[in-house]
Amino acid sequence: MTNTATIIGGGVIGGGWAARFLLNGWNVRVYDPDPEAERKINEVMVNARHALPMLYDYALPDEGALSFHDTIEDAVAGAAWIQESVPERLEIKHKVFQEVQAHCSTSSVIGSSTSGFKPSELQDGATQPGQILVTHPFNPVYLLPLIEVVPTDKNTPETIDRTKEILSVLGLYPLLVRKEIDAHIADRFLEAVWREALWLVKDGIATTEEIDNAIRYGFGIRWAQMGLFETYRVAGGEAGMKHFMAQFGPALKWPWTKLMDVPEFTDELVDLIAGQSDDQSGHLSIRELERKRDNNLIAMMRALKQQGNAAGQLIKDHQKSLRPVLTDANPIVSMRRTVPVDWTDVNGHMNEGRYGQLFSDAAEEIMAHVGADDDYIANGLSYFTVETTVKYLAETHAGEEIEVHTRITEGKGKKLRCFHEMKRASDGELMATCDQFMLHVSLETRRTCEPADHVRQKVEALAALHEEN
Ligand SMILES: NC(=O)C1=CN([C@@H]2O[C@H](COP(=O)(O)OP(=O)(O)OC[C@H]3O[C@@H](n4cnc5c(N)ncnc54)[C@H](O)[C@@H]3O)[C@@H](O)[C@H]2O)C=CC1
Ligand SMILES: C[N+](C)(C)CC(=O)CC(=O)[O-]
Repeated sequence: MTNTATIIGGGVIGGGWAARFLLNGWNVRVYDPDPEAERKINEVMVNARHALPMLYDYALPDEGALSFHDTIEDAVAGAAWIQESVPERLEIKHKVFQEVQAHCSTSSVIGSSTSGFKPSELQDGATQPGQILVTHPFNPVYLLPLIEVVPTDKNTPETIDRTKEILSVLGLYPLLVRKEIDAHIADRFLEAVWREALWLVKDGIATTEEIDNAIRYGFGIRWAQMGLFETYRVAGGEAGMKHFMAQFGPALKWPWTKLMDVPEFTDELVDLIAGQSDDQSGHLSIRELERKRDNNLIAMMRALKQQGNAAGQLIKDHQKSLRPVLTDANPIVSMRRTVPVDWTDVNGHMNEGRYGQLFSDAAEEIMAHVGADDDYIANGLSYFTVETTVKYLAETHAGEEIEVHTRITEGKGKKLRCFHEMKRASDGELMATCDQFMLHVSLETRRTCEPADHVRQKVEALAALHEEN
C-alpha cells in the first residue's frame, strides 16, 4: 500500500517536502489556505522532477499522487507522516497542531519544519505532545539531505526511531539533536555567519557580492566535504587539533568577530574537542585526511566547472589559457592531461566510459584544429560521431598523466575518421586505441552536409600527411 504524507503549509519548505515525498513514491495531501498554493507546489515539482532523479544512477519509484484539501481534517486522513511548514509564528503552529491532533491517527508522526522553536515550545498545550517533534529541513528540501530531528523527553524512543526510519527511506539524513536549543545546530551557524555578514555590510567593509565570493571561492567548498572540525584538524598539521587550538586559541580574545561571547579555552574544553576529534578522524593520518580532502575538493570543483559556477567558472577560464595550440605533426598530440579522481571506478582504475570522454575531447581538439571550432559550431556546422571502436590495452589510474596521439585516417567530403592512441606520458606505453568515424552535419537540419571549404581542405591535407605512416 502506498504511504501517505500530509503537508500543512505549502510554501517554500512545504513545497520542497511535498516534492521529496512524491518523488519517493508517497501520496501527498496538502492543506494551505493560500489559493496560490497549488500553482506554487506544481512549480516546485517541475524543478524537483528535473533535479532529484539526477542524483541517482537508478530510477526513482513511480511518483505518488498529489491532492489539495480544503480542511486539515480532510488533509490528514490516512497520513503516516504530517509535516507542519506554516510561518515561523508559535501561535499559528499551536493552532495547527490542535486541529491536526483532533483528526489525525495517533500513530502519525507530526514533524515541524521550524527553524528555531524548541520542540518543548511546540508541544506546549498539545493534546498528545509526544507525537510532535522538530524535523528541520534545508532548502531545497527535495535535494539537501539534512533533517535535524529534535525530540523532547515526551517523545518515546519508538517515535524517534520511526521518525528516523521514515526520513532515511526518503533518502534524507536524520541528525538527532541530543538536547533542545533555540535554532537547533545548523541554524546557529547560519545565524552567526549571517550576523557577521550584516555587520560587514553595515560597516562598509564588504558588499553582499564580496561576502558571497569569500564563501563560495574558499571555505564554503571546504565545509561541504569535511565540515568544521575535521577541516581544522587538518589545518593543525601533523600535530592535529590540539595544535590548531593552541595556535588560534588567543584569537578568541582578539576582535576577530562581533560575536564576542566565546567560551574560555580551558584544558577541559581543549581535551573535550581534541578527544572528540580523535574519535571522529583519528583512524586517518593527517596526510590521509589531506588526500581525502583534496580528492573531495577536486570532485566538487570539477562539478562546479561543468556548471560554470563561481570557483568552477574560474577553473574554466583558467583552463582556456592552458589549452595547447596543436601542430601539424604525424601524429598530432591532440590531448595531454591527468586522469581526474572522479573518472575512476570500483576497480580503482579509469572507467571504460571515460575513455569515450577522453577520445571525444581529443576529437574536439582535432575539430578545432581543422577549423570546426567554437565559432564554426555557433554558425550551425559541426561533426557528429557515428561509430567508435575502443580497445583497452593497459590500466590507468587517477593522477596519471596521459596523452592522445591522433591520425586522420580518412578525410574526404563529409567523412572524418580519426585513429587515436592513448599513451602513458611518462614512458609512452600504449594504453588504449580508438577508431572514431565522424560525419559533418548541419546543426539546423541535424543531417549530414558538406563542410566549409577551409575545413575540407585542412582535413584533406592532414589525411594526406597522416597517410605517410
Ligand atoms: N525558508 C527557509 O529557508 C526555511 C524555512 N523553514 C521553516 O519552514 C516553515 C515554513 O517556512 P517557509 O516555507 O519559508 O514559509 P512560506 O511563507 O514560504 O510558506 C508558509 C506557507 O504556510 C501557509 N500557511 C499560513 N498559515 C497557514 C495555516 N494556518 N495552515 C496551513 N498553511 C498555512 C502560507 O499560505 C504559506 O504558503 C517555517 O517554520 C520556517 O522557519 C525551515 C527551513 C528553511
Ligand atoms: C534562514 N533560515 C533560518 C530559515 C534557514 C533555515 O532554517 C535552514 C536553511 O535552509 O537554510
